[in-house]
Parts: sequence; C-alpha cells; structure tokens
Amino acid sequence: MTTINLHSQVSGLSDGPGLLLSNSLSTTVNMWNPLLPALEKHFKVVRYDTRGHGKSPAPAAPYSFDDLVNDAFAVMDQHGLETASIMGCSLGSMTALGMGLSRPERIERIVCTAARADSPAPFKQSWDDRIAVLDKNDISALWEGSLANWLTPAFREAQPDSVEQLRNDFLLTNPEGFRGCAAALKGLDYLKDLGTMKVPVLFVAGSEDKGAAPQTMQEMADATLDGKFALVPECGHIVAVNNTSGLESAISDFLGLS
Ligand SMILES: O=C(O)CC1=CCC(=O)O1
Repeated sequence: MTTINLHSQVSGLSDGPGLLLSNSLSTTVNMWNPLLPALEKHFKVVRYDTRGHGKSPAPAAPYSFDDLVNDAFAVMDQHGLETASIMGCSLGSMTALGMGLSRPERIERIVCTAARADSPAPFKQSWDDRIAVLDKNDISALWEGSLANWLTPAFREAQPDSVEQLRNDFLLTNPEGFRGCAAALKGLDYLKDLGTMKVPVLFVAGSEDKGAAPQTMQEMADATLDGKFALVPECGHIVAVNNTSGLESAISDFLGLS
C-alpha cells in the first residue's frame, strides 16, 4: 500500500498523551478549531486533512477504508505517536473504527462522532446520486445538500462566520478525493466486527443528524464490546462545530478532560 504525505498540524502538550483528530467528508482540520482549547490542555493533539481534502493530496479514486486507516497510522508515525486516542467525525470516525479493529495495540480510546458502520442500499444510492451531480458540476453543487444536515437551522442563523469557514473548506475538496472517499463509504462494512473491538469506543450522536441518526449510533454502541453512547442536543452532523460545549460535556469523562 502506498503511503502518501498528508497535511497535518500539531498543538497542545508536546510530551502529553496523543490524540489524533480525523475530519469528515468535505471538511478539513479546521472543523476541530472550536474544540481545541478543551483538548490541548490534556493532549498532544495531531489533526490531519484526509486524502483529497484541504491541503492533502488526492490520489486517484477509488479509496477503501484500508487506505484511510493506513494514512492515519502514517500520520501517527510521522508525529512520533506509538499510541494515541482517536476522535473522528463521520468519515473520520469510520477511519478510527478501522484503526481500532486492525491495530488495537496502538489505540487507547476512540470517540466516534456522527458515525455509521455499514452501508445499506439507500446509503449506497445517496453516494451514487452525489457522484452523478459531480459528473456534471463542480463541488459547490453539493454544498447546500450537505449543509442541510451538517448544522441546525438555528446555528446557521446565529453563526454565519462558522458556516462560511465550513463552506470555504468544503470548496477545497478535490473532486477525485470526493469520489475516492465516496467509494470507501459505499464499501463500509465494520458493523459485523464491532463485537470484537478491543478498544473502548464512545459513540456521540447529534440529536438532529439524519445521516448518522442517534438510534443507529445507539445500536452501534450496543454492538461494540466496550461501547458507550452519548447524545448531544440541538445538534446536526458536524457535532464539534454545531454544539461544541455539548460535545465537550459528552467526552469529558471518557477522555479525562475534567
Ligand atoms: O457529508 C455528509 O453529508 C455526510 C457524511 C458522510 C460521511 C461524512 O463524513 O459525512
């Protein structure tokens, strides 16, 4: 498997325990900005742009979760993290699950926000529909559809600067990167393995998220050997942005932030 050099940033305690942050589809390292102050007091925080996103290169599609997992371990290696906890959002959460399943000895804890673990037919179809749009348009054609589930209407109204930041980063998504990640998402198949997961996992759902609905995530937690579930109220898919303090409360005990 070819290792590619992804864009990453490091902050927080240089000698602290590692925490790797993995972004969702069509976002960048910036999606974690609101949560950083709470994390940097306790961890060496390493965040990276998934391949095809932000400032990272976009190899030719398709990608698999094995590729994304390999990329993430390469980022850990690059920053001298033999072990780390991982927090993801959606695509990044699924990558975190793949890391925990494949090399549990390197992963302390996993926080999955806005995650799914399988790819039923309507989910697969939604990726084919988006790729069909992308065949005829540039990436901006997908923005409004994503935003509708990413952030609650109240947040969008109250925080236009946050929406603008997400939009700017969305437009950095390389179309090849989007296609590659969509292929990985269509092939997502971790649900059957969650019962053998050796790493503790906290699943955090936004109350209004339709793509990774609370019920789906509760079921994932139930299926996971050492799985827990938390609900963040008044919140869509991009939990770290939409309800930062709610996410902070949800992860506080699990990651030892208090
Ligand atoms: O972007 C979306 O609409 C939902 C999503 C699926 C995978 C991911 O990272 O976000």
